[in-house]
Amino acid sequence: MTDTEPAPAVRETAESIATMEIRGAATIASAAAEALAEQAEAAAAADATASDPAAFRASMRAAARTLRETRPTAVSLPNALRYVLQRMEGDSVDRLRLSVADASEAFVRQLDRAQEDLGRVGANRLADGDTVMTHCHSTDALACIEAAVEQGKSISAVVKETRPRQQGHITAEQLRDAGVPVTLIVDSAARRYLDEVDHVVVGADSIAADGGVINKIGTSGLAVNARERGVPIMTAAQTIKLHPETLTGHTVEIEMRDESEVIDAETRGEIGEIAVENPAFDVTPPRYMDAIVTEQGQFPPESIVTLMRELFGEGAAEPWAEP
Ligand SMILES: O=P(O)(O)OC[C@H]1O[C@H](OP(=O)(O)O)[C@H](O)[C@@H]1O
Repeated sequence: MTDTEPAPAVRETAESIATMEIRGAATIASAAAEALAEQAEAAAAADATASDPAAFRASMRAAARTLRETRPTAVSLPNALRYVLQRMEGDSVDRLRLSVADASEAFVRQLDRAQEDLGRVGANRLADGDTVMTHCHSTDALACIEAAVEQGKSISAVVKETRPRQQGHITAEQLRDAGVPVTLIVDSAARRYLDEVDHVVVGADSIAADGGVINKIGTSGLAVNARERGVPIMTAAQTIKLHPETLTGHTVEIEMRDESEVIDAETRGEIGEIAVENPAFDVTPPRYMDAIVTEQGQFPPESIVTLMRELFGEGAAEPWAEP
């Protein structure tokens, strides 16, 4: 490891996030915070950084940049890096290392607590006997359904498989394990099944200042259909999903993933010159979303900007940037 080269543990985490072995906005955030603690540990032991606080800090910024560059859409990732780096303090490497370890632990603890609190808030929107429809796999959305079940409500679920990676299967298995009767459907069957559904519950990778919800591709079409069928839809999103850069008018980058997630190599050979695109996320305009459920309560999407200003001020720092 040179003074700015990330530790192997950081490179492994970055690789796992990029390949989606580690995925889901909240899970990515805790993995990133933990990777920074591992970087601090490694930098405190490496010749180039062990006795040089400035070099130690530079190595932490470099590690954060490596993690930041893995996937562009879920803001929980830069928000996690910000949380830890902004709490890095001390004039010795040992103090710096300790402050990073403490911040990383505190961040992961807060994330877990926030999800529990959010689950209880979201569960209040669900009634005994409800059928919910889900899209993709969101631990925040699942927390709401599981909390409703824990409150003694009987809930069943229609689960969209969510092409191309079929993360709906993970949701289906987790709900089944929580005792929720599950029906798995293909994405294009969603409108047909909305007539049998009382509530749509989705997660979010980022929430924009105007209340736009950035979530797995297909969410916006589902939301429009839900509105047309008169089915309420909520997004479960811890405040770590609020995107501070959108407070100053920036848009959220939508990740374009490889076509191999959509077609296999044989099909590619057969279809020749046909272009394939694979956007991972879309934006649901606030008018199609009934509520954003956070650990700090539930909000009409248009009012989320007030909470964002309270939490972030007018914008976002980039503590990983070169000074
Ligand atoms: O934080 P939690 O609620 O677990 O997940 C939030 C969102 O993260 C996922 O993205 P991906 O699977 O990483 O592309 C899904 O879009 C999901 O709704």
